Amino acid sequence: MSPKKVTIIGSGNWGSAIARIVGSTTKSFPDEFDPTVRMWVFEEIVNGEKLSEVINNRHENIKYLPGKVLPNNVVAVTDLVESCEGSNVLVFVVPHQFVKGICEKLVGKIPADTQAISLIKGISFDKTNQGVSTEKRGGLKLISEEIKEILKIEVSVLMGANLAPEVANDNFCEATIGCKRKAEDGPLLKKLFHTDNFRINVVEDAHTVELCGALKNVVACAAGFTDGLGYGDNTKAAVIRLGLMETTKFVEHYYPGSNLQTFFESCGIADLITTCYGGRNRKVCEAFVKTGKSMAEVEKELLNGQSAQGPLTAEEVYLMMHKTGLDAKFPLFTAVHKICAGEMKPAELVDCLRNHPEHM
Ligand SMILES: NC(=O)C1=CN([C@@H]2O[C@H](COP(=O)(O)OP(=O)(O)OC[C@H]3O[C@@H](n4cnc5c(N)ncnc54)[C@H](O)[C@@H]3O)[C@@H](O)[C@H]2O)C=CC1
Ligand SMILES: O=C(CO)COP(=O)(O)O
Repeated sequence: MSPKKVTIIGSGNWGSAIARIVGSTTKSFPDEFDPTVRMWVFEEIVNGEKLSEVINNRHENIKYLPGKVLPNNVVAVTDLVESCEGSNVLVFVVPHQFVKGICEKLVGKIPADTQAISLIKGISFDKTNQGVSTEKRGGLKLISEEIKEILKIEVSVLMGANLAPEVANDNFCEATIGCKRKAEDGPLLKKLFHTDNFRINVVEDAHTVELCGALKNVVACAAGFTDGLGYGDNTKAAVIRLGLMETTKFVEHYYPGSNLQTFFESCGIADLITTCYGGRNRKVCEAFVKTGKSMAEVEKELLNGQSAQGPLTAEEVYLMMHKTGLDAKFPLFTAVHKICAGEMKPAELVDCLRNHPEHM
């Protein structure tokens, strides 16, 4: 079998950090992988230069991962279709609001045997709510399902406690790959990501892995709010625990049959911890409370073009829960949306936690 060609679709903070890993593993396994990794770059001008040219000439993403060298076998390509042409493995890693538009541009261009893996933490809310599967779920669609539906290819997921700057520093961490066809797709995907400092477990319970990744961003917003209100670590621990309980209940309701063990993988409790202490969602939500500025303003001021996915995910989760009449069962998720939307004061969050069904 000829070596597989890999394309990374996305070049933000996480996309660039993962490019360091994928650039290295593809070079290490020449029998399995073509060493040239194409990375689709959403072109922009940074300090008067095209970002793609800076990446190709200086091997650094000066906007989204400054100060870190990208392997020279990672090649920035600005034409999306060209970046995927002939690729056997597609790594999706863009903020989730851009997935649909990206996939639609690729329709008819991706062979059915292409393997895809999504590193995207978010969900898709289908407002039309058509189709048996989304109707049952009040419009909920996983990002992997959205990609699969549009491109007709199998999609695995990779989620974990992986703050991109720390991964880019090569600090030790773990991640979980969720693969419905574990025996078929798992070994190659593990080879693509597993390194001494980025340890991969592959599990079959892919829906749970993906939902853990999406929902922890909502919990991180709650942690940011309590930080902004000046509460300490005990409150944050309660937020993490109640967030985990809501996550397990959410998964059980919308995707029944999950394996409890999956919540103990890196994608579960570990990602909740790291994001609630060190993530961007936590940071912008803390600033939202402390400054009284809008979420869009604090995101712009603090993240330099990066994106906090929690507020958007909270809205999508809320709309869907509301439609299926379940919002009262998920007071933390509901409160995060209402606070982000300006419908509830941040200080009221603790009342929601105090009256949580877990305490009844
Ligand atoms: N940054 C992190 O620490 C981690 C992020 N993730 C997840 O990975 C996904 C991607 O996150 P990041 O790489 O951090 O992205 P990011 O937050 O750095 O977002 C910026 C990226 O969005 C792109 N972009 C802006 N406008 C666009 C448009 N109209 N169309 C397409 N792309 C556009 C920019 O070019 C840039 O590549 C998210 O779902 C995030 O939750 C997962 C693990 C860690
Ligand atoms: O997913 C992440 C860590 O695993 C990153 O979280 P933030 O998007 O909140 O920075």
